Amino acid sequence: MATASATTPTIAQVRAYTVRGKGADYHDQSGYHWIDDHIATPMSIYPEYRRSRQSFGINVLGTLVVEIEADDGTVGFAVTTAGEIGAWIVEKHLARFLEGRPVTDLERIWDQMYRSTLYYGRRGVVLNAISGVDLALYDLLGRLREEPVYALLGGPVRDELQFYATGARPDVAKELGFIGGKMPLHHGPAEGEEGLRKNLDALADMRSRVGEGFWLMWDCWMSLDVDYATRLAGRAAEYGLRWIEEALIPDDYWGYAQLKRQVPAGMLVTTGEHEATRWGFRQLLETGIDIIQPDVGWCGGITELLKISAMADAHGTMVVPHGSSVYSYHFVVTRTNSPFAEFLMMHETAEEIVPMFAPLLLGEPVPENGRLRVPDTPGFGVELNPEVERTRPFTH
Ligand SMILES: C[C@H](O)[C@H](O)CC(=O)C(=O)O
Ligand SMILES: [Mg+2]
Repeated sequence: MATASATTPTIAQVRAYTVRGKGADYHDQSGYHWIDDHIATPMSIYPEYRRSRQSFGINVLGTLVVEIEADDGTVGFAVTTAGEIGAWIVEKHLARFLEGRPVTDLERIWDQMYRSTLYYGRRGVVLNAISGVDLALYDLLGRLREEPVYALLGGPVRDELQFYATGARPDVAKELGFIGGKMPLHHGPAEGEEGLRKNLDALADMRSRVGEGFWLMWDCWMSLDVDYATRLAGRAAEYGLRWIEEALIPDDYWGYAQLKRQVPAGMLVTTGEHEATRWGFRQLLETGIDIIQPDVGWCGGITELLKISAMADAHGTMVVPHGSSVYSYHFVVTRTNSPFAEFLMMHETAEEIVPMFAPLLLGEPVPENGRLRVPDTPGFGVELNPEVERTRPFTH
């Protein structure tokens, strides 16, 4: 039974597509790319998987595109990382909770998607799929109301966003106007003292290029243990490391609490891109870390991120979402505890600015001089590029 007024459009159909290469699966790059150049990971304990993350399958999922069509023909869409498995979940399981419902039923739809998948979901690809549906629903609602998503979230608290850049070249990021540069860590504990020295040498070299004051951070992509992370952070303080990100595997909440106690004063401990839902982030917030970094395309979408963010605010913790382009920007601009945003440099050598999800979206905005005024185009303000081939592997 519908809960909204008779004039509220209802959802006519939910469709899920997949796309291969680049797009929302930004690790799915071909040829040389800094993002696949000997980056430390949980798999680095196995020498044969050290050189390339694609070698262990970081790009197996691919992009999921969720389209939601209202009964007046308006279509909203969103993209995330989930590929065919996500498309199956959307078509065969989640669509039933949307079709026939008012487009305004965001909370009920989210709750039903989450509760109905608990027996095989809770995190990971199921939450990616739920996020994709939630974001597509926000896009649809914005298009129907002819408002940008940030207006649906209560409106902006600042005129423009400020960005730090993630990539191999913080020195170039500085020239491009970013407030900081986050570099991948290349060597994990299995590469011993020599690897530790190489990590520190890379940081020292980058500090000498960018000078004092410019933020430098390390993205450790779940590759370390508490002992190594503590030693690395202790020695990195000399080079002014601003934060150490995702040092440990996401399930090691106790390790994060210990690391937070052990890093040098003033160095921030951050993580959260592979965490999901208010319950996951509640555990993370209790560790006392400084910044949580949910990915809105993976943590449960905007509906869940609003809850996570309110909880973080009450803990005095900043929320600086992981990547996710427009899906993050419309959120960050509305929150006082999200003071800046991440821009992932998807250019192969991180020397030029290209849209994060290129070539999948048309109208995807990018920072200029490290700043961006979020466009006021309805929904998330982007369109699917018709030249990118997509497939609908399942129907319902
Ligand atoms: C660079 C990191 O290893 C990863 O590819 C992206 C990431 O974790 C981040 O942007 O944060
Ligand atoms: Mg990261």
